[in-house]
Amino acid sequence: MDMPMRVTVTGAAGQIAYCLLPFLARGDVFGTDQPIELVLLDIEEAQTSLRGVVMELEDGAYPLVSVIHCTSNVSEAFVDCDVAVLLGAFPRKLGMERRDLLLQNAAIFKEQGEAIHKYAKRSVRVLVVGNPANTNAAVLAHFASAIDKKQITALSRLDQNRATSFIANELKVSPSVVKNVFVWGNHSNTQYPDLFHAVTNRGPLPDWLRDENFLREKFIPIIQERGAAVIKARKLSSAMSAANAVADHLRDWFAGTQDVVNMVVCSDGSYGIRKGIFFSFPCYCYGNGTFEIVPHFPWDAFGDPYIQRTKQELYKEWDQAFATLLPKSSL
Ligand SMILES: NC(=O)c1ccc[n+]([C@@H]2O[C@H](COP(=O)([O-])OP(=O)(O)OC[C@H]3O[C@@H](n4cnc5c(N)ncnc54)[C@H](O)[C@@H]3O)[C@@H](O)[C@H]2O)c1
Repeated sequence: MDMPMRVTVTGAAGQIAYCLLPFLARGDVFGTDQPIELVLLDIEEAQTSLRGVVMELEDGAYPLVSVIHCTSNVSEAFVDCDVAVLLGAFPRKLGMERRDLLLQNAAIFKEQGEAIHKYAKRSVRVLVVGNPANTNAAVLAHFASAIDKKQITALSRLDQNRATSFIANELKVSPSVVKNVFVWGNHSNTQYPDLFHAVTNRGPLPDWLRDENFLREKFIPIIQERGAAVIKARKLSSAMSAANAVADHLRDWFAGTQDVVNMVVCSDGSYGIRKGIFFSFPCYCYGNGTFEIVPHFPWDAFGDPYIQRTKQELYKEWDQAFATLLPKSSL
């Protein structure tokens, strides 16, 4: 058995955590030889509910879980942290503007970034899930300046899984044979699901799946609005599929994968995206929490307006978030 890995999960009393914790505890993410110490952070008002989650984890009698620690203290949560899975975020309330949501969450991710900077291991790997995930990750990366930005990612795998599964259903094949379906940009309804490089084990996609009307009228809006469709049907947001995507993201990032996967990562200028912006790119994962943006999947002319739109939305979010967080002189 390896040394225990200290995994901090925030928003641990929430619905994604409830679906995710069994994946972590069973070894489905970090491997069945990897013991873990779970540190569960949630706000003070959620501590009673969190205690119930801990009881259920205990009742699971998971051999790999060596310690479970609950807290509402942000500094305590990140002490010696190896992996941080940041699900906790301020929820969007009825009538709330996206900008207000952005600013509420920017303050949360600033505080968590500072705590990670001070208390986590320098080798920590961070996955941001709480929305608006891309900009929360950018804020966190700024305030966790001791941590290499390549160690901080956000989740777009749910969008990639949705798009891949949609195509597999259309073709009546297993999602495992559909490759190179990408979702670019922001985890919002401006994201650009892109089939230009998609293939199956039988070769390129048939023409009817590449037809511009089909893409414009059906495929793209269905994927962009999938989260809202789940909320409409379930009266709750995606949790099972989100937890599954978090597990996929972490497992691939740590174990490596042959496939190209979507991750929201800090732009190094690739594809003309401004440096520092957290953008969903196609990535190769090499294992042990390393990845590289794959440079050779340019979008076509059809995709360009979609990319411009999602890119501009992220630039605006960045400006709004940092205008309130940073002194004017440093902007
Ligand atoms: N990136 C993605 O693909 C994706 C997909 C689905 C959901 N999400 C987002 O993930 C987040 C979690 O979703 P959920 O369904 O579990 O929500 P939820 O409301 O069920 O749980 C959120 C939890 O976070 C806690 N929380 C709030 N503020 C906190 C803080 N400052 N510190 C620690 N914990 C805090 C809440 O008390 C709650 O227990 C939401 O922001 C949601 O929009 C992202």
